[in-house]
Amino acid sequence: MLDTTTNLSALLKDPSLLATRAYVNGKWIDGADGTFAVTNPARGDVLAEVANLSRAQIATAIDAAHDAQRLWAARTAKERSVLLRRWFDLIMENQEDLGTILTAEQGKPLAEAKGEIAYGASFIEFYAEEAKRIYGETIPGHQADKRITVIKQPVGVAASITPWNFPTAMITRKAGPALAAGCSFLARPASETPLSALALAVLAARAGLPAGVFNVLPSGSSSEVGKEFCENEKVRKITFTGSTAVGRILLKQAADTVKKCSMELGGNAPFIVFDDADLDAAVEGAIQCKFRNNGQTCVCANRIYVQSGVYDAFAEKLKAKVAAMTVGDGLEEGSELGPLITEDAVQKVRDHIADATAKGARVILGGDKGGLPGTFFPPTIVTGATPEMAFATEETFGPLAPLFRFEDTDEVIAMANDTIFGLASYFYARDLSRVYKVAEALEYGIVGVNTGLISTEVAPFGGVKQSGLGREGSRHGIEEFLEVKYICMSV
Ligand SMILES: NC(=O)C1=CN([C@@H]2O[C@H](COP(=O)(O)OP(=O)(O)OC[C@H]3O[C@@H](n4cnc5c(N)ncnc54)[C@H](OP(=O)(O)O)[C@@H]3O)[C@@H](O)[C@H]2O)C=CC1
Ligand SMILES: O=C(O)CCCC(=O)O
Repeated sequence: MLDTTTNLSALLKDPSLLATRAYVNGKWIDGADGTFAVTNPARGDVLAEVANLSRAQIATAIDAAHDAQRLWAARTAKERSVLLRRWFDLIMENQEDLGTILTAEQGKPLAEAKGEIAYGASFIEFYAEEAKRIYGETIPGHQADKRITVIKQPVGVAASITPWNFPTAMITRKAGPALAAGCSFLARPASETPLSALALAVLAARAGLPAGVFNVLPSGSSSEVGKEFCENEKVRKITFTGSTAVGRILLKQAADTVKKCSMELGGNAPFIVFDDADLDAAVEGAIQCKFRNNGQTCVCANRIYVQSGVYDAFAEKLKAKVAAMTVGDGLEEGSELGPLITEDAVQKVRDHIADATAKGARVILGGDKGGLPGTFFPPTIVTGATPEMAFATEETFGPLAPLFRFEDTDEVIAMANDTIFGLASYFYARDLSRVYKVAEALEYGIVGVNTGLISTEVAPFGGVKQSGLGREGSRHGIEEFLEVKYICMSV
């Protein structure tokens, strides 16, 4: 770790954004299970001690959210919209401070953290607008006296569990549509990154969101919270982002109370470069896609497939650009790649490199810590990657770019689809007929064509196969928080 400590509140223009108690039913409360420490992954120092809620406190919060939901749903869409818009404005007004809090607890460089704040806020803005467009239908009756109407109503209490890699955006992407739909919302942030979530709660309170409508429940024991969310009958919706392993646990647990579930789970994104691609654009796209958040996103390229004719040129160009990237403390000017979140995350990158080199891959950049402290790890590129290597089937979730060689389209489509995952995929090509065919053949919820960045609030984000259930963002995202009711009337 770096030999520095972080006086986080001194770095903030508005230190009151640094909240450490839980936000439940409009009140800031202490945890019955004491506190847990939140650290800066770049420096290793403790940033704050945060309230550790007990399972009983989670149950009490669910009761409050249940009561608040009925009143919230009874408001007009426009009233909900106005409050969400106010929350959005406050988030953007405090972008700098929120970015600083995010970098301190998560590690990503400040510019990237501020980008996440804007991205996260965009979901609140989008769904503030969408709240007013929850339209129903009328259907021609099946008998002469029948009139059929379809209305949409909020599911009820929605509970979220979110990861540390996007501490703000993964909450707002769920809370925005939930609140717009008329659900109340319980956020259980990752134990590594609760401060960004609590800062959102400070601003939700300032925006005037009623007590119990938006709650933030930090807890050191995610499995206990998960059980309470899943087993409590008052929770009607579970929305999760994280690993496929945990998603499976939550789906099983939620089965007994038959809850509506949406799951944004692991990915294993292929990034394909065909020989007719604009190679410089492909290199740019690969860097944006692979090294965003230092490789720690579920849509980061995990396997880079390059056609034989351009393989060596692509590897050289990529190496030259990546070698120039600066690894450093996200709070320091100029850092492009921060630390990894934990020692375990570093170990996984090392394991994947060791496995690959033992099976014949060659490291052309990085490969070991090279004197970097703590959980910093240099961006690494390996050539000669093959399907037998661990990263072919498992998400590395770190700054390792393996380059696979391929000869023809059918071969690369087969390799790209040979995974249990199906979240994001990318390819670079210019031939129009190839572009259509490959986009259709990739078994993924998201396909980036000649771009390495696909995330936006206006598009439906989500995966197929074991990458998840449901979509977030766009008009589709709000449907996850709505039930359809059909009213049959005899006239
Ligand atoms: N799709 C995505 O965006 C993400 C994918 N991943 C993948 O998962 C791997 C492991 O990362 P990790 O952070 O451990 O991901 P996890 O899936 O373990 O964690 C995600 C969230 O789930 C919580 N959680 C963990 N176990 C349970 C449980 N039994 N019941 C309820 N909630 C639970 C975590 O809490 P707590 O913080 O307390 O552990 C965290 O809030 C990564 O290397 C990556 O491959 C990880 C994060 C995001
Ligand atoms: O890794 C994740 O789950 C977060 C997705 C980031 C994005 O929305 O682009």
